Amino acid sequence: MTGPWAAATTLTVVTPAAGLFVSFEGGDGAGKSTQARLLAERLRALGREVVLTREPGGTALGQTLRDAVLHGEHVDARTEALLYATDRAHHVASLVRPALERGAVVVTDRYLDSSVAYQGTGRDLGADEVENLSLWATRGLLPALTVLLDLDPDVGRARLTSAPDRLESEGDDFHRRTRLAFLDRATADPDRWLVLDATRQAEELAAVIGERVEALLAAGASADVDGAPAGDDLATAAGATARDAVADESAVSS
Ligand SMILES: Nc1ncnc2c1ncn2[C@@H]1O[C@H](COP(=O)(O)OP(=O)(O)O)[C@@H](O)[C@H]1O
Ligand SMILES: Cc1cn([C@H]2C[C@H](O)[C@@H](COP(=O)(O)OP(=O)(O)O)O2)c(=O)[nH]c1=O
Repeated sequence: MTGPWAAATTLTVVTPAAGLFVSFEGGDGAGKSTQARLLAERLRALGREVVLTREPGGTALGQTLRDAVLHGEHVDARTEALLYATDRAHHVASLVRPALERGAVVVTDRYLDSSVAYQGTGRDLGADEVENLSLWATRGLLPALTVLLDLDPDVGRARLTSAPDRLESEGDDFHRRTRLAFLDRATADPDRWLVLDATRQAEELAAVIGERVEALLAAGASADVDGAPAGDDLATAAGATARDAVADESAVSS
């Protein structure tokens, strides 16, 4: 990459040694908040400190930014990307990183990959540029595990009960492209991602996720500063298959 963000690619991606950072990603209504909550409950029952949080809006300043970006006046795509990045920078500096440093498990409902999918691909700002913006904002903090709850956007929309926000109001094409962007990122980095079919029962999904996280904790994955935890062949295959299936669906429906 060239240009002003080129320097960001030299950042070292570091998970602080003590804790474990887990993010949930996927479209609206995919079940992220449900699974994040169930995971937190499971780990707390095991005696772990868990910080359950979300983006945008995991801090007081973040709540103000959330209201602005989701319900405020119209903003252009770059302003939108910067608002999410600002929320993320403050979230990581003030809440996520301190919690990881004291050994907590941090479970976040959305993180950097949402920006790459929604602003980078959905808004056409460029995946690399948007990723590097967030890596700069967070000093290179990536989750040890990102759970992608993959769902047809129409099914997700039908699950929602509240009025759509500014992003949810975008059209079918926008949401189809963000879904594919998540799947592409998961396929490109299978060690970090666990791709799950979000039409499965919530309890069933929670069991798979819980087992994976407990395995990471048992293996001390969070202390692996230089490399990602061991891969999951089944999940990798599921991710690739899901992406192919979605591509086929798009081909059929377009
Ligand atoms: N696996 C699932 N199957 C069917 N419905 C689900 C499932 N998980 C969550 N839901 C329901 O779908 C709605 C959206 O779930 P939520 O966890 O808020 O999604 P998100 O945080 O991804 O927007 C809620 O009404 C929730 O009860
Ligand atoms: C974190 C993040 C969220 N978003 C969008 C996705 C969602 O439509 C919206 C609000 O996220 P969220 O509260 O997760 O909505 P929901 O629970 O309905 O899934 O913000 C971005 O566009 N970029 C980002 O970086």
